[in-house]
Amino acid sequence: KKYMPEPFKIKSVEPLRILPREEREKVIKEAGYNTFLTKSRDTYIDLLTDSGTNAMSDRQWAGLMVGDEAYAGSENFYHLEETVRDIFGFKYVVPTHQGRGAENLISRILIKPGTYVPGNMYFTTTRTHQEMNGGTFVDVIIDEAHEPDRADVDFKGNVDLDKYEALIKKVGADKIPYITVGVTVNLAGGQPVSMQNLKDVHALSKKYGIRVIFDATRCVENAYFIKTREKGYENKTIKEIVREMFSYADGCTMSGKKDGIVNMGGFLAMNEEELYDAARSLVVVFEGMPSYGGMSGRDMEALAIGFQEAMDFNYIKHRVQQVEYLGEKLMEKGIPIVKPIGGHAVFLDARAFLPHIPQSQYPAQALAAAIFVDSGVRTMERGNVSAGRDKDGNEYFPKLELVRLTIPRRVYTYAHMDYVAESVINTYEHREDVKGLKWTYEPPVLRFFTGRFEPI
Ligand SMILES: CC1=C(O)/C(=C\N=C(/Cc2ccccc2)C(=O)O)C(COP(=O)(O)O)=CN1
Repeated sequence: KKYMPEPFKIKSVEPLRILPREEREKVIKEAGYNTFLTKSRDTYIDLLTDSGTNAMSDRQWAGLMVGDEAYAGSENFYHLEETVRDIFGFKYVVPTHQGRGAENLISRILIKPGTYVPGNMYFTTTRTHQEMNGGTFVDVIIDEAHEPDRADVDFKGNVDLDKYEALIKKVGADKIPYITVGVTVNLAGGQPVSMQNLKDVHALSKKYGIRVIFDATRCVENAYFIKTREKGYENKTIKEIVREMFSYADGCTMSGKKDGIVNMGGFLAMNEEELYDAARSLVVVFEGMPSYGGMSGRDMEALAIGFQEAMDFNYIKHRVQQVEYLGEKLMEKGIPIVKPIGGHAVFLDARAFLPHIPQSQYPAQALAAAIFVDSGVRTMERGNVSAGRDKDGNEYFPKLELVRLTIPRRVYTYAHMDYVAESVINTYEHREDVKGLKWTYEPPVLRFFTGRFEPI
C-alpha cells in the first residue's frame, strides 16, 4: 500500500533526546504514572495530543510579522473573519483563545438549568461546560461507536436519529437548546460523521426548531473521510466538502489548535444575529474585545493562514495516511486498536491489550505509563480515568478503555512512526508485566490532568 510521502521539507529542527530506560522509570514514578505530569524535555516522541502541538508553515511564521496588535478592529481579525466566511460559510465569528473559550460562551448563552444537550459521544471539556451551566449531556451516537473493533463501519461518528428523536419526544424540543455534533468524534477514536448523516441531523433538528452546533475541531479530517469513503464526493475538493458540511450547521465551536494548524487559537461562529450579539458582549468578560477574543493579532493571522493551508488535499492526505500507517503496522502484529483507524490518532484498546487488569485498576493509564518507560513515547489515557465520576461519585466505566497515540500535524516522519510501532509491539510482547494502578491523589474535577497513581 502506498503512503503519501511528506508534502513538505524541513526548514528548522528541534533536537530531541532519548533518556536511558532507568531515567524513564524514575520520570514516570515522579509523575505519579500520569503522562500529563511528565516533562516535554523527558519525552522523545510526544503523542500526548495533536492539540496545539502542530508545526506551522513558513507562511504562517511570516504571518506573525504582520500581527496588527491594535486593541480594536485588528486587520488580522478581518482576515480571520473573511477566511471563516469563505471556508465555513458562517456570517459571524467571535475569536476565542481556544476551543474551551468558545464552549464557555455558547454554554453560558444557550444552556439553562434543566435543559438537555444531545451529542455524538461526550468530550471532556464540552460536557463539563454543559454541566456547569445546568445542562445534561445525552449521548446519541450510534451504538457501534462504543465498540472498538468495527472496521466495517465507515462513519462511526454518526448520530443515531432514533435516539435523538426519542430524546426530543421525551423531554420536549424546548428543553434542547442545541445538539452538538463532533466532526470527527475524538473519544470514539477520531471517527467521522457522513455527509448524509449531517443532512439528516439538520433536517430532524429543523423539524423541531433545534439548533445544530458542530464541534468543528477536526473537521478537515472529517472532510477527508467523506471524500475517500462516501459515494458522490470522490471528485469534490476538501474545501467544497467542508463548505457543504457546515451548511448543515447553525454554528460551531472551533479549537484552532488542531485542524487550524496553530499552537493557540479558536473561535465561535454562527449565523444567528442575536447569538452573535450575546457572544460579542460575553466574550468581553472572558476573552477580550470581540475582534481579538484572547488571541494576539499575529495568532489570528496564523490561524487564518492555517485553515487556508488545511484545504490542500496533499496536506490532509499525508496527515491521515501517516496515522493509518502506524495503525496498520500495529494491526499486522495483532495488536488490538480501534477500527476503523481515526483521523488524528491510533487508539489502543487497553482492555483487550491488558485483559489481566480490571477497569477499576485503570488499564489504559497503566499502558500509557508502560509505553513511556519502554520508549520515551508519550501517549494519553482515554478511558475510565478520563471519564471521571458522575454526580453521585460513581465511575462511568466506559466501554472504550483506550490509549491514544495522537499524531501532531507536520511534526514527525514515518521513521518516527516505525519507532513508536516497535515500542507498542514490544510492550505488547511483555504485556503480562504491566501492573494495575491505584490512586495516590484523585482530583475532584477533570481528574486525569493532575491525578497521581502507584502500581498495585
Ligand atoms: C473534540 C474536541 C477536542 O478534542 C478538544 C480538545 N482536545 C484536546 C485537548 C485536551 C482537552 C481536554 C483534555 C485533554 C486534552 C485533545 O488532546 O484531544 C476541545 C477543546 O479545545 P481546546 O483544547 O482548544 O480548548 C473541544 N473539542
